[in-house]
Amino acid sequence: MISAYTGTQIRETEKSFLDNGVGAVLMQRAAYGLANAVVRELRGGRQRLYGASVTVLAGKGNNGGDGLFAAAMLARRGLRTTAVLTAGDAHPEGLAAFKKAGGRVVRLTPENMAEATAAAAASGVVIDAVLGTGAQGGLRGPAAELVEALGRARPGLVVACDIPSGVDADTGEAHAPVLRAELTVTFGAAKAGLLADPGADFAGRVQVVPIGIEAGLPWPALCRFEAGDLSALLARPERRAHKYSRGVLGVVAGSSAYPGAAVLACKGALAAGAGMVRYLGPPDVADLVRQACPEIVCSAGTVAGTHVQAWLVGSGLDDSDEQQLQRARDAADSGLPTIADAGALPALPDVLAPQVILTPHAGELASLLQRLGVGLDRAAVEASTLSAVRRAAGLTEATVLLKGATTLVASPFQDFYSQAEGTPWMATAGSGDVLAGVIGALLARLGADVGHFAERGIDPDARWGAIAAMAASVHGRAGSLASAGGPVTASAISDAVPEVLRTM
Ligand SMILES: NC(=O)C1=CN([C@@H]2O[C@H](COP(=O)(O)OP(=O)(O)OC[C@H]3O[C@@H](n4cnc5c(N)ncnc54)[C@H](OP(=O)(O)O)[C@@H]3O)[C@@H](O)[C@H]2O)[C@@H](O)CC1
Ligand SMILES: [K+]
Repeated sequence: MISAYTGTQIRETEKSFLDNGVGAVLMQRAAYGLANAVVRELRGGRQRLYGASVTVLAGKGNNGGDGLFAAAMLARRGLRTTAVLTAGDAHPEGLAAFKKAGGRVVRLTPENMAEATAAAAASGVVIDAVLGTGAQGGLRGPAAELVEALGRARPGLVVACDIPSGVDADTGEAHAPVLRAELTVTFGAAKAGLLADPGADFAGRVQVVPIGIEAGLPWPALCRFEAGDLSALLARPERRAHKYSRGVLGVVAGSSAYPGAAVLACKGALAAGAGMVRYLGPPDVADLVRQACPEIVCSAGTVAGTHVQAWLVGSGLDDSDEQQLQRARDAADSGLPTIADAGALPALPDVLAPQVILTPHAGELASLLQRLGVGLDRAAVEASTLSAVRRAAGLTEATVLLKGATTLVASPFQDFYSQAEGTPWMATAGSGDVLAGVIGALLARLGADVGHFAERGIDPDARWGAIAAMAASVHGRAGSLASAGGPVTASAISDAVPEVLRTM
């Protein structure tokens, strides 16, 4: 599992080391990890190290210190290094080491702005070490001007030191201008802002360099499941399993206008291993569901009269179909775990419960927050995804999964997950219905199994968020597998889910 922390958590952890006088040692480890990462990138791109050019943009704090020490190490390996000091001042020991290694120093002024920009744009690698976890807001003054111009000039490989300057380490909010990195080398542990959009957009690949503070880190602010976690959490059926023990999911989805959503949600649930799916809805949609998936038991019954372990409601619902909306409300009120998607979101009460998982995209989350009296529009949600999803979970008391390039999950108990295994090709109609189906299957199978999570180190209260994150990961992996770098349909994503589960 990748554990991510706020800048404050990291600084507090470092404090005891600084008090013990080992701050310089931590900085050397950070710089060494950064320099090595640059070397690996150059070698990976089959470039010669000797004579390759590197420009470090160095601010006046410790982030600049990391960058200068790393550049000094690179200079000693024969790279042509330039340091652009964006604040005039610089970390004294870092600057001394850099000069001693033979690096060239440019103190940024309005007069040499054009020259410094051109030099940075022409170099093979740019290290962004202007601001790190000690930043207050975004880049200002000459540093901002330089980064803006450099962004337009499309420099070579950009490597961010700890975090792209201008990205908030706690929230992932980006204060423009931010230089988009291909790689972020981050120290001690990942920062939460690197795993939430838009910060994740600017960070590129994230590499964590251990510096010796790890044992002192607190409970993470944000987690990301990796393949090994999924293998442990996605238990295979027991030898004497039967369809009821594998989880029965009730589905309230689809309408005459959007019958396909019901089919895709049901397909997603079957693909993710539901023991049985019971569909409730209009006869014309039920006919289509039966034709597409003969395994599914369809009826026009009520929620109370249907025996299931979890509910999936909302995909493709029509806001004029009062009978379906009432079923969705009954399911959310049943006390059973419920995934509520799309059409159900506006129909449910404002305050729900942790076992209800809401799955809005940014626009739907903005509408949800507006109904709850928070004046955020879609752009504001996209600019601050982690804060928005945290707020929604707090206000609704439900678990909220925000769909996007990075999927975020927040529970009302303040557990946060981030998954990003998907591909932009998955932004296609019906993809969310399949995700709802996968969540539904996992809820039906694992929702009641408190011991399963406790044995694997997950607090029982945190299991709703964990299930949503597991499903997002499976869905993202299935999409990437089916896409293989090209267009993909929602049906193909669903078809790839069993293969993903097999490899887990
Ligand atoms: N602590 C450790 O042991 C280790 C720390 N490590 C490294 O240190 C980094 C944190 O370093 P840091 O705390 O010095 O802060 P940093 O991010 O460099 O910037 C703050 C400086 O910039 C200034 N400033 C602030 N906002 C600004 C703005 N918007 N625009 C312009 N200037 C602004 C502010 O000055 P002020 O304005 O307060 O006078 C201050 O001087 C961390 O990310 C990691 O890379 C690693 O080496 C491991 C060991
Ligand atoms: K930085």
